[in-house]
Amino acid sequence: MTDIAKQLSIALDSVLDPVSGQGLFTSGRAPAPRFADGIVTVIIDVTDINADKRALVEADVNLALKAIEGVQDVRVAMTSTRTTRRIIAVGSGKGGVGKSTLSANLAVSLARRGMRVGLIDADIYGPSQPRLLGAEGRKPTATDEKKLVPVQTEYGIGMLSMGQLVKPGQAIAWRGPMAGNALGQLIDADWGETETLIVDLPPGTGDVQLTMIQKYKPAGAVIVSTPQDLALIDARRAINLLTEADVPIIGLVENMAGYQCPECGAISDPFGTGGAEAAAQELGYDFLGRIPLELGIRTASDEGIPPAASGGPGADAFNAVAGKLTDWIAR
Ligand SMILES: Nc1ncnc2c1ncn2[C@@H]1O[C@H](COP(=O)(O)OP(=O)(O)OP(=O)(O)O)[C@@H](O)[C@H]1O
Repeated sequence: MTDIAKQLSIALDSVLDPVSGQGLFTSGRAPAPRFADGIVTVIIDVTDINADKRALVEADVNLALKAIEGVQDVRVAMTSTRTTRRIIAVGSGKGGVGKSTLSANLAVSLARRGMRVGLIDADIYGPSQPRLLGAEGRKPTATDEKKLVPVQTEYGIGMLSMGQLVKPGQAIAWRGPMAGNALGQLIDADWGETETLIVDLPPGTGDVQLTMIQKYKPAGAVIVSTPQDLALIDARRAINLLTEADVPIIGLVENMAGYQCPECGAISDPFGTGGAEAAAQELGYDFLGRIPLELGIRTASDEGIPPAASGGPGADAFNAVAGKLTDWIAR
Protein backbone atom coordinates (compact mmCIF):
# COMPACT_ATOMS: atom_id res chain seq x y z
CA MET A 1 0.00 0.00 0.00
CA THR A 2 1.34 3.44 -0.85
CA ASP A 3 1.73 6.04 1.84
CA ILE A 4 -1.33 8.04 0.82
CA ALA A 5 -3.45 4.86 0.43
CA LYS A 6 -2.47 3.84 3.96
CA GLN A 7 -3.32 7.27 5.34
CA LEU A 8 -6.70 7.22 3.58
CA SER A 9 -7.62 3.81 4.99
CA ILE A 10 -6.57 4.84 8.50
CA ALA A 11 -8.63 8.04 8.21
CA LEU A 12 -11.62 6.04 6.97
CA ASP A 13 -11.25 3.72 9.94
CA SER A 14 -11.40 6.67 12.34
CA VAL A 15 -15.09 6.97 11.39
CA LEU A 16 -17.16 4.34 13.17
CA ASP A 17 -19.77 2.10 11.57
CA PRO A 18 -22.96 2.92 13.55
CA VAL A 19 -24.06 -0.73 13.40
CA SER A 20 -20.95 -2.69 14.38
CA GLY A 21 -19.04 0.09 16.17
CA GLN A 22 -15.88 -0.78 14.20
CA GLY A 23 -14.04 1.54 11.83
CA LEU A 24 -15.63 1.75 8.36
CA PHE A 25 -12.65 0.11 6.68
CA THR A 26 -12.23 -2.69 9.25
CA SER A 27 -15.95 -3.46 9.34
CA GLY A 28 -15.93 -3.93 5.58
CA ARG A 29 -18.38 -1.07 5.00
CA ALA A 30 -15.96 0.70 2.72
CA PRO A 31 -13.07 -0.63 0.63
CA ALA A 32 -9.83 1.37 0.41
CA PRO A 33 -10.66 4.77 -1.17
CA ARG A 34 -9.42 5.63 -4.66
CA PHE A 35 -7.18 8.66 -5.05
CA ALA A 36 -6.34 10.55 -8.23
CA ASP A 37 -5.49 14.19 -8.96
CA GLY A 38 -6.17 15.26 -5.38
CA ILE A 39 -9.67 13.71 -5.42
CA VAL A 40 -10.63 10.85 -3.11
CA THR A 41 -13.55 8.62 -4.08
CA VAL A 42 -15.01 6.36 -1.43
CA ILE A 43 -17.90 3.91 -1.67
CA ILE A 44 -19.73 3.09 1.54
CA ASP A 45 -22.21 0.27 2.00
CA VAL A 46 -24.93 1.86 4.15
CA THR A 47 -27.18 -1.20 4.50
CA ASP A 48 -29.02 -1.06 7.87
CA ILE A 49 -27.88 2.52 8.60
CA ASN A 50 -30.78 4.99 8.83
CA ALA A 51 -30.93 8.27 6.91
CA ASP A 52 -29.84 10.51 9.82
CA LYS A 53 -26.82 8.37 10.60
CA ARG A 54 -25.91 8.10 6.92
CA ALA A 55 -25.66 11.90 6.79
CA LEU A 56 -23.44 11.89 9.87
CA VAL A 57 -21.20 9.16 8.45
CA GLU A 58 -20.85 11.11 5.20
CA ALA A 59 -19.92 14.31 7.02
CA ASP A 60 -17.39 12.51 9.24
CA VAL A 61 -15.79 10.75 6.27
CA ASN A 62 -15.47 14.08 4.46
CA LEU A 63 -13.79 15.68 7.45
CA ALA A 64 -11.43 12.78 8.11
CA LEU A 65 -10.27 12.44 4.51
CA LYS A 66 -9.95 16.18 3.83
CA ALA A 67 -7.59 16.46 6.80
CA ILE A 68 -4.97 14.47 4.84
CA GLU A 69 -2.34 16.51 3.08
CA GLY A 70 -2.79 16.50 -0.69
CA VAL A 71 -6.53 15.78 -0.59
CA GLN A 72 -8.44 18.57 -2.32
CA ASP A 73 -11.86 17.03 -2.69
CA VAL A 74 -13.79 14.03 -1.37
CA ARG A 75 -16.58 12.21 -3.20
CA VAL A 76 -18.70 9.83 -1.18
CA ALA A 77 -21.00 7.31 -2.87
CA MET A 78 -23.45 5.37 -0.71
CA THR A 79 -24.86 2.02 -1.75
CA SER A 80 -27.22 -0.42 -0.09
CA THR A 81 -26.84 -4.10 -0.83
CA ARG A 82 -30.00 -5.17 0.96
CA THR A 83 -32.60 -6.54 -1.38
CA THR A 84 -34.93 -8.52 0.90
CA ARG A 85 -36.19 -7.97 4.42
CA ARG A 86 -34.41 -10.09 6.96
CA ILE A 87 -36.37 -12.10 9.52
CA ILE A 88 -34.82 -12.94 12.86
CA ALA A 89 -36.93 -15.47 14.78
CA VAL A 90 -36.86 -15.62 18.57
CA GLY A 91 -37.95 -19.02 19.80
CA SER A 92 -38.02 -21.21 22.86
CA GLY A 93 -38.93 -24.78 23.67
CA LYS A 94 -41.39 -23.92 26.37
CA GLY A 95 -43.55 -20.97 27.39
CA GLY A 96 -42.83 -18.44 30.10
CA VAL A 97 -39.05 -18.41 29.70
CA GLY A 98 -38.95 -14.75 28.65
CA LYS A 99 -39.01 -15.02 24.87
CA SER A 100 -41.39 -12.07 24.44
CA THR A 101 -39.45 -9.93 26.90
CA LEU A 102 -36.20 -10.65 25.05
CA SER A 103 -37.78 -10.03 21.61
CA ALA A 104 -39.11 -6.62 22.66
CA ASN A 105 -35.81 -5.55 24.20
CA LEU A 106 -33.74 -6.80 21.27
CA ALA A 107 -35.94 -4.89 18.83
CA VAL A 108 -35.65 -1.70 20.92
CA SER A 109 -31.91 -2.08 21.31
CA LEU A 110 -31.34 -2.65 17.57
CA ALA A 111 -33.49 0.40 16.75
CA ARG A 112 -31.39 2.47 19.14
CA ARG A 113 -28.33 1.41 17.14
CA GLY A 114 -29.88 2.95 14.03
CA MET A 115 -31.36 -0.16 12.44
CA ARG A 116 -34.84 -0.07 10.91
CA VAL A 117 -36.58 -2.71 12.94
CA GLY A 118 -40.10 -4.11 13.14
CA LEU A 119 -41.49 -6.52 15.69
CA ILE A 120 -44.00 -9.29 15.00
CA ASP A 121 -45.75 -10.98 17.88
CA ALA A 122 -46.57 -14.39 16.41
CA ASP A 123 -47.34 -15.94 19.76
CA ILE A 124 -50.93 -17.07 19.18
CA TYR A 125 -51.18 -18.55 22.68
CA GLY A 126 -50.22 -15.44 24.60
CA PRO A 127 -49.64 -12.34 22.52
CA SER A 128 -47.94 -9.85 24.79
CA GLN A 129 -46.02 -7.34 22.64
CA PRO A 130 -48.76 -4.65 22.69
CA ARG A 131 -48.39 -4.56 26.49
CA LEU A 132 -44.59 -4.84 26.51
CA LEU A 133 -44.28 -1.88 24.12
CA GLY A 134 -46.96 0.22 25.77
CA ALA A 135 -49.22 0.01 22.70
CA GLU A 136 -52.25 -1.75 24.11
CA GLY A 137 -55.50 -0.74 22.46
CA ARG A 138 -53.78 0.62 19.33
CA LYS A 139 -55.17 -1.05 16.23
CA PRO A 140 -53.32 -1.44 12.95
CA THR A 141 -54.95 0.20 9.93
CA ALA A 142 -54.96 -1.28 6.40
CA THR A 143 -53.76 0.02 3.04
CA ASP A 144 -55.98 0.09 -0.06
CA GLU A 145 -54.39 -3.23 -1.01
CA LYS A 146 -55.63 -4.60 2.33
CA LYS A 147 -52.16 -4.84 3.82
CA LEU A 148 -51.91 -4.21 7.54
CA VAL A 149 -50.06 -1.06 8.56
CA PRO A 150 -47.99 -1.73 11.69
CA VAL A 151 -48.74 0.17 14.87
CA GLN A 152 -46.01 2.69 15.70
CA THR A 153 -44.57 2.59 19.20
CA GLU A 154 -42.70 5.17 21.26
CA TYR A 155 -39.54 3.15 20.79
CA GLY A 156 -39.03 3.75 17.07
CA ILE A 157 -40.25 0.37 15.97
CA GLY A 158 -43.41 -0.73 14.19
CA MET A 159 -45.28 -3.66 15.68
CA LEU A 160 -47.96 -6.14 14.67
CA SER A 161 -49.39 -8.79 16.93
CA MET A 162 -51.61 -11.83 16.63
CA GLY A 163 -53.46 -10.21 19.53
CA GLN A 164 -54.53 -7.38 17.21
CA LEU A 165 -56.29 -9.84 14.91
CA VAL A 166 -58.70 -11.11 17.57
CA LYS A 167 -60.82 -9.55 20.31
CA PRO A 168 -59.00 -9.01 23.62
CA GLY A 169 -59.26 -11.96 25.96
CA GLN A 170 -60.60 -14.25 23.23
CA ALA A 171 -58.89 -17.60 23.48
CA ILE A 172 -56.97 -18.27 20.32
CA ALA A 173 -57.53 -21.81 19.23
CA TRP A 174 -56.32 -21.53 15.66
CA ARG A 175 -54.88 -24.56 14.04
CA GLY A 176 -52.90 -25.18 10.88
CA PRO A 177 -53.96 -22.98 7.97
CA MET A 178 -55.59 -20.31 10.16
CA ALA A 179 -52.46 -19.81 12.20
CA GLY A 180 -50.36 -19.82 9.02
CA ASN A 181 -52.61 -17.24 7.32
CA ALA A 182 -52.50 -14.99 10.34
CA LEU A 183 -48.71 -15.14 10.37
CA GLY A 184 -48.73 -14.32 6.64
CA GLN A 185 -50.85 -11.20 7.26
CA LEU A 186 -48.35 -9.99 9.83
CA ILE A 187 -45.23 -10.67 7.75
CA ASP A 188 -46.62 -9.46 4.41
CA ALA A 189 -47.84 -6.22 6.00
CA ASP A 190 -46.84 -2.74 4.85
CA TRP A 191 -43.47 -2.67 6.63
CA GLY A 192 -42.17 0.21 4.52
CA GLU A 193 -38.45 0.75 4.97
CA THR A 194 -38.11 -1.82 7.76
CA GLU A 195 -35.07 -3.98 7.08
CA THR A 196 -35.09 -6.37 10.01
CA LEU A 197 -38.17 -8.08 11.42
CA ILE A 198 -37.89 -9.67 14.83
CA VAL A 199 -40.49 -12.43 15.11
CA ASP A 200 -41.52 -13.52 18.59
CA LEU A 201 -42.58 -17.12 17.93
CA PRO A 202 -44.98 -19.12 20.07
CA PRO A 203 -43.24 -21.66 22.31
CA GLY A 204 -42.64 -25.16 20.98
CA THR A 205 -42.78 -26.57 17.50
CA GLY A 206 -46.33 -26.00 16.23
CA ASP A 207 -48.18 -24.68 13.18
CA VAL A 208 -46.78 -21.16 13.28
CA GLN A 209 -43.21 -22.46 13.33
CA LEU A 210 -43.91 -24.76 10.40
CA THR A 211 -45.44 -21.97 8.30
CA MET A 212 -42.57 -19.71 9.25
CA ILE A 213 -39.98 -22.23 8.11
CA GLN A 214 -41.81 -23.26 4.95
CA LYS A 215 -42.98 -19.86 3.71
CA TYR A 216 -40.95 -17.15 5.41
CA LYS A 217 -37.58 -18.66 6.08
CA PRO A 218 -35.81 -16.63 8.77
CA ALA A 219 -32.23 -15.46 8.21
CA GLY A 220 -31.48 -16.84 11.67
CA ALA A 221 -32.96 -17.74 15.02
CA VAL A 222 -32.19 -16.79 18.62
CA ILE A 223 -33.17 -19.43 21.18
CA VAL A 224 -34.09 -18.45 24.73
CA SER A 225 -34.06 -20.79 27.68
CA THR A 226 -34.01 -20.68 31.43
CA PRO A 227 -31.02 -22.54 32.83
CA GLN A 228 -32.71 -25.68 34.13
CA ASP A 229 -32.57 -29.02 32.31
CA LEU A 230 -36.28 -29.29 31.53
CA ALA A 231 -36.36 -26.01 29.62
CA LEU A 232 -33.15 -26.93 27.83
CA ILE A 233 -34.51 -30.29 26.67
CA ASP A 234 -37.44 -28.43 25.09
CA ALA A 235 -35.11 -25.80 23.63
CA ARG A 236 -33.19 -28.56 21.86
CA ARG A 237 -36.42 -29.70 20.17
CA ALA A 238 -37.03 -26.18 18.88
CA ILE A 239 -33.42 -26.03 17.66
CA ASN A 240 -33.76 -29.37 15.85
CA LEU A 241 -36.84 -28.21 13.94
CA LEU A 242 -35.04 -25.07 12.81
CA THR A 243 -31.79 -26.73 11.85
CA GLU A 244 -33.59 -29.45 9.90
CA ALA A 245 -35.04 -26.62 7.83
CA ASP A 246 -31.57 -25.06 7.43
CA VAL A 247 -32.38 -22.01 9.55
CA PRO A 248 -29.07 -20.85 11.08
CA ILE A 249 -29.05 -20.75 14.88
CA ILE A 250 -27.58 -17.36 15.82
CA GLY A 251 -27.11 -18.48 19.40
CA LEU A 252 -28.63 -19.20 22.79
CA VAL A 253 -29.65 -16.75 25.51
CA GLU A 254 -30.03 -17.74 29.14
CA ASN A 255 -32.83 -15.86 30.87
CA MET A 256 -33.76 -15.66 34.55
CA ALA A 257 -30.32 -16.53 35.82
CA GLY A 258 -28.90 -15.09 39.05
CA TYR A 259 -31.42 -13.39 41.35
CA GLN A 260 -30.10 -10.67 43.63
CA CYS A 261 -32.01 -10.45 46.92
CA PRO A 262 -33.19 -6.82 47.24
CA GLU A 263 -32.85 -7.10 51.06
CA CYS A 264 -29.40 -8.63 51.58
CA GLY A 265 -27.84 -8.45 48.09
CA ALA A 266 -27.04 -12.17 48.06
CA ILE A 267 -27.21 -13.82 44.64
CA SER A 268 -29.18 -17.05 44.29
CA ASP A 269 -30.02 -19.10 41.23
CA PRO A 270 -33.64 -20.29 41.44
CA PHE A 271 -33.42 -22.02 38.07
CA GLY A 272 -29.73 -22.92 38.28
CA THR A 273 -27.12 -21.16 36.19
CA GLY A 274 -24.95 -21.80 33.18
CA GLY A 275 -27.19 -24.49 31.67
CA ALA A 276 -27.84 -22.63 28.43
CA GLU A 277 -24.17 -21.72 28.02
CA ALA A 278 -23.18 -25.36 28.50
CA ALA A 279 -25.86 -26.47 26.06
CA ALA A 280 -24.68 -23.91 23.49
CA GLN A 281 -21.12 -25.16 23.84
CA GLU A 282 -22.16 -28.78 23.56
CA LEU A 283 -24.29 -28.11 20.46
CA GLY A 284 -21.64 -25.89 18.88
CA TYR A 285 -23.64 -22.64 18.90
CA ASP A 286 -22.71 -19.20 20.17
CA PHE A 287 -23.79 -18.21 23.65
CA LEU A 288 -25.24 -14.72 23.29
CA GLY A 289 -25.55 -13.83 26.96
CA ARG A 290 -27.29 -14.16 30.27
CA ILE A 291 -30.21 -11.99 31.45
CA PRO A 292 -30.55 -11.81 35.25
CA LEU A 293 -33.81 -12.55 37.04
CA GLU A 294 -34.79 -9.10 38.30
CA LEU A 295 -38.05 -7.91 39.71
CA GLY A 296 -37.53 -4.59 37.90
CA ILE A 297 -37.50 -6.33 34.50
CA ARG A 298 -40.96 -7.74 35.23
CA THR A 299 -42.40 -4.49 36.57
CA ALA A 300 -40.97 -2.29 33.78
CA SER A 301 -42.22 -4.80 31.19
CA ASP A 302 -45.70 -4.78 32.72
CA GLU A 303 -45.70 -0.99 32.52
CA GLY A 304 -44.85 -1.09 28.81
CA ILE A 305 -41.36 0.33 29.26
CA PRO A 306 -38.77 -2.09 27.82
CA PRO A 307 -35.66 -1.83 30.03
CA ALA A 308 -33.42 -1.57 26.93
CA ALA A 309 -35.17 1.71 26.05
CA SER A 310 -34.74 3.36 29.41
CA GLY A 311 -31.44 1.98 30.67
CA GLY A 312 -33.63 0.23 33.22
CA PRO A 313 -33.03 -3.06 35.01
CA GLY A 314 -31.23 -5.62 32.88
CA ALA A 315 -30.62 -3.04 30.11
CA ASP A 316 -26.89 -3.81 29.92
CA ALA A 317 -27.58 -7.51 29.56
CA PHE A 318 -30.19 -6.96 26.82
CA ASN A 319 -27.89 -4.54 25.01
CA ALA A 320 -25.01 -6.99 25.15
CA VAL A 321 -27.14 -9.67 23.48
CA ALA A 322 -28.29 -7.11 20.88
CA GLY A 323 -24.62 -6.26 20.24
CA LYS A 324 -23.85 -9.89 19.44
CA LEU A 325 -26.91 -10.07 17.20
CA THR A 326 -25.72 -6.94 15.37
CA ASP A 327 -22.31 -8.53 14.84
CA TRP A 328 -23.99 -11.62 13.42
CA ILE A 329 -26.11 -9.50 11.06
CA ALA A 330 -23.06 -7.51 9.96
CA ARG A 331 -21.24 -10.76 9.16
N1 LIG B 1 -35.17 -11.74 33.40
C1 LIG B 1 -36.38 -11.59 33.94
N2 LIG B 1 -36.51 -11.13 35.20
C2 LIG B 1 -37.75 -10.99 35.76
N3 LIG B 1 -38.89 -11.28 35.13
C3 LIG B 1 -38.81 -11.74 33.87
C4 LIG B 1 -37.56 -11.90 33.20
N4 LIG B 1 -37.81 -12.35 31.94
C5 LIG B 1 -39.14 -12.44 31.83
N5 LIG B 1 -39.75 -12.09 32.97
C6 LIG B 1 -41.19 -12.11 33.28
O1 LIG B 1 -41.62 -13.46 33.14
C7 LIG B 1 -42.92 -13.50 32.55
C8 LIG B 1 -42.85 -14.34 31.27
O2 LIG B 1 -42.04 -13.65 30.33
P1 LIG B 1 -42.40 -13.63 28.77
O3 LIG B 1 -43.84 -13.32 28.57
O4 LIG B 1 -41.40 -12.78 28.11
O5 LIG B 1 -42.12 -15.16 28.44
P2 LIG B 1 -42.48 -15.97 27.14
O6 LIG B 1 -41.47 -17.02 27.02
O7 LIG B 1 -42.69 -15.08 25.98
O8 LIG B 1 -43.86 -16.57 27.61
P3 LIG B 1 -45.10 -17.04 26.70
O9 LIG B 1 -44.62 -18.21 25.95
O10 LIG B 1 -46.12 -17.37 27.74
O11 LIG B 1 -45.46 -15.88 25.84
C9 LIG B 1 -43.33 -12.05 32.32
O12 LIG B 1 -44.09 -11.64 33.41
C10 LIG B 1 -42.00 -11.30 32.30
O13 LIG B 1 -42.12 -9.94 32.73
